[in-house]
Amino acid sequence: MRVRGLWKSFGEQVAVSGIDLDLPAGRFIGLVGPNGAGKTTTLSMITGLLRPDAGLVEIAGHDVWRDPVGVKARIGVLPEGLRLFERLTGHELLRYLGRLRGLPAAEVERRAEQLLDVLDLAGARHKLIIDYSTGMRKKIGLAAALLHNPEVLFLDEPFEGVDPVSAQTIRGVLERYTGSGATVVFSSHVMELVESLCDWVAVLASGRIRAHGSLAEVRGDAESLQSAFLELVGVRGNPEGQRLDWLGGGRA
Ligand SMILES: Nc1ncnc2c1ncn2[C@@H]1O[C@H](COP(=O)(O)OP(=O)(O)OP(=O)(O)O)[C@@H](O)[C@H]1O
Repeated sequence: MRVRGLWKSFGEQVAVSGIDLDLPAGRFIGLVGPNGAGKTTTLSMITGLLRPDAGLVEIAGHDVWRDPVGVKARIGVLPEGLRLFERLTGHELLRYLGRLRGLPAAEVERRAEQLLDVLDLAGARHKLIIDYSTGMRKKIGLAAALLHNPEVLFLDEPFEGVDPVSAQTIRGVLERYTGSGATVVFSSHVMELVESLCDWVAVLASGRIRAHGSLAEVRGDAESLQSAFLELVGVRGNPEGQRLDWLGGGRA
């Protein structure tokens, strides 16, 4: 995946300011950065959900904005705050999306059953999505993103609001997927998670790439990715917290 000069402003606010990035295929890639760094904006532009002000994005040689259909056939996306069809059951959603993707009905059925099973959603397959919990919504969103067997999977904060058991399930599915040569790009601000899952990392702060490369390269001499990250984004705890001298002790 090739990104050149990617730029996005919202009025006066520059969210992403000129990102250049080459993401290697077949890797587990983490896009990390503090709140407001521009991760969601970057992923939305890369996946064809948000039009950049300037710049180029190519996935497997296809321009995301010139050939959106070609690109969307090759990628799976789990966006932040994904809106689902609330009045469909999990099973109906997968069946509907599978047919939209042009898969044969029998194949959709086979894949949907397997995905629901592996993601521990088999018991909720006939439940309306409106009644799904946060973690169940993430899992059905992941199933929907994987159904057409994409070459690259983009996940925006896939583990947010997910309990440890579901997180382990999602992790297992993703590891199996990258093990077969596919690429996962996911955003997170949980460094321990990125460190344990990813073999390639890009650090984003204030709309710019601060470091990118293999996990070992980005970590450098730091004892953990967390320390390297704090060093890179120039934050060592917020001393403003010390000003809250009224807080604590239960006094009025
Ligand atoms: N639709 C929008 N309108 C105005 N400003 C926006 C919009 N979307 C994002 N921004 C701004 O762009 C900047 C980058 O936001 P973005 O959501 O991409 O960050 P992020 O790294 O994903 O943050 P978080 O980790 O908190 O989700 C922020 O300053 C945000 O306020």
